[in-house]
Amino acid sequence: MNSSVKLSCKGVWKIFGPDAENFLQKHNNKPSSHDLKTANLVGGVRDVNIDINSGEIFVIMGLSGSGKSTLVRCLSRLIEPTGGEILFDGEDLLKASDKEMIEIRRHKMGMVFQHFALLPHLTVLGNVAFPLEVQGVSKEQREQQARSIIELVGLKGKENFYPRELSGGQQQRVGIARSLAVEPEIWFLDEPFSALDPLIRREMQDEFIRLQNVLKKTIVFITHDFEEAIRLADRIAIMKDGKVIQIGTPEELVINPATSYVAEFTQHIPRAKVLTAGLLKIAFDSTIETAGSVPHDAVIADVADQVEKSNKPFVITGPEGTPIGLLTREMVMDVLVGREVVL
Ligand SMILES: Nc1ncnc2c1ncn2[C@@H]1O[C@H](COP(=O)(O)OP(=O)(O)OP(=O)(O)O)[C@@H](O)[C@H]1O
Repeated sequence: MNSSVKLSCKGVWKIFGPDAENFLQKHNNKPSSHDLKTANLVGGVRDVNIDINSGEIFVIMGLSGSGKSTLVRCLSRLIEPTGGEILFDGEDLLKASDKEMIEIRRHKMGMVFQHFALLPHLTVLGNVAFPLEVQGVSKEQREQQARSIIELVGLKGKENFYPRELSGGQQQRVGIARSLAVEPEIWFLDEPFSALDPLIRREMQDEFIRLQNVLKKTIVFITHDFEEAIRLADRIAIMKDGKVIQIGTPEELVINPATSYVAEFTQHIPRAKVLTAGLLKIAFDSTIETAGSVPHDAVIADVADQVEKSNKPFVITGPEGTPIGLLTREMVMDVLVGREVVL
C-alpha cells in the first residue's frame, strides 16, 4: 500500500433493507441496479473505491440522495457497511471491535456536521474542551488546549459566551474547534457550511483554507456545491446513485468530465478558476525577455492581473523552481473570455 494513503476504501457497499449482506454475497458483491430494485433494496453506497492521501482535502460531491453522507458515515463506521474493506493506516476498520472503534473515533477522528449540536448549557470553552473531558484529560490541560484552538478558529475573547449568544457562523466555528480539540488524524466534514448565508459561507471557506494551511490534516469534506468543492479540494469524487462516477483534481474534472452528469456541474465554472499555469504553458525560451515568474500550480484567475498588465510573457516555474514554460497575456485573455484553449 502507498505509504501516503491514510484511508482506503475498497469495494464498499451499503445496502439498506432486510438481509442485505446475504443479498450482496448472492450477487458476488456486484448486484446491478435492476437486482437491487427487484429485491426492493436501496443501494446507498455501491462498490466505492477511493484512496484518501495524508494531508489532502478530499471532497465528496454529488446531488441530494447520491450517497455522500452514507459513504462518509461508513468511513467512520457510524453506519455499518454491508460489504468491502476500509483501511485506516492499513488496518481494516471493519475488523475493529465496537470498543476499539469508539477509541479510534474518540482519539483519531474529528467530525463536523451541518446540524451539529453544541451543548447549550456549556460555554464556548466548555464545548470545545468537552471531547477532551470525555478522554479523561485534566481540567487544566483541557482548558489550555481548548483556549489555543479557540484562538486558532478566530474566537478569542468569546470563551465564556454561551452558544445562544453567538451568530450561526460563530457557532459553526465552535463546532469546528470542538472537532479539532482531540487533534484528529482524519477530519470528516459533512456539509459544514451549508446552513450559512453565502457571505458567511465564503468567509468560513477562506478560514477553512487558512486553517488547513496550518494544520495539514487529512480531510474528507462533503458538499453538494461544486463551487465550494473546487475552492477547497485537492481532489474531488463525484457521486451519483451511490456510485463514484469520477475522481480527479478540480482541473481534471473541468477539462475532462467523464460523463454528462459531471459536465453539468463543471459547465458553469469559469475556467480561469481551475486551469493552472502549468497546463497552459508554451515552451520555455531563454532568449525571450520576460516580466517575472508564476508557479506552475497557480490558478489563472490568481495571476491574470499581473500577466494581463504586462506585454512581456511570464516564466512558469516547475515544482523545483526551474523554468518549464512561458505564459503570455494572450493565453490568459483566452481563458478569461472563455475562448477555446488548445491544451
Ligand atoms: N436509513 C436509511 N434507510 C433507507 N434508505 C436510506 C437510509 N439512509 C439513506 N438512505 C438512502 O440512501 C441514499 C443515499 O442517501 P444519503 O443521505 O447518503 O445521500 P446524500 O448524498 O448525503 O444526500 P443529502 O445531500 O440530501 O444529504 C438515498 O437514496 C437515501 O434515501
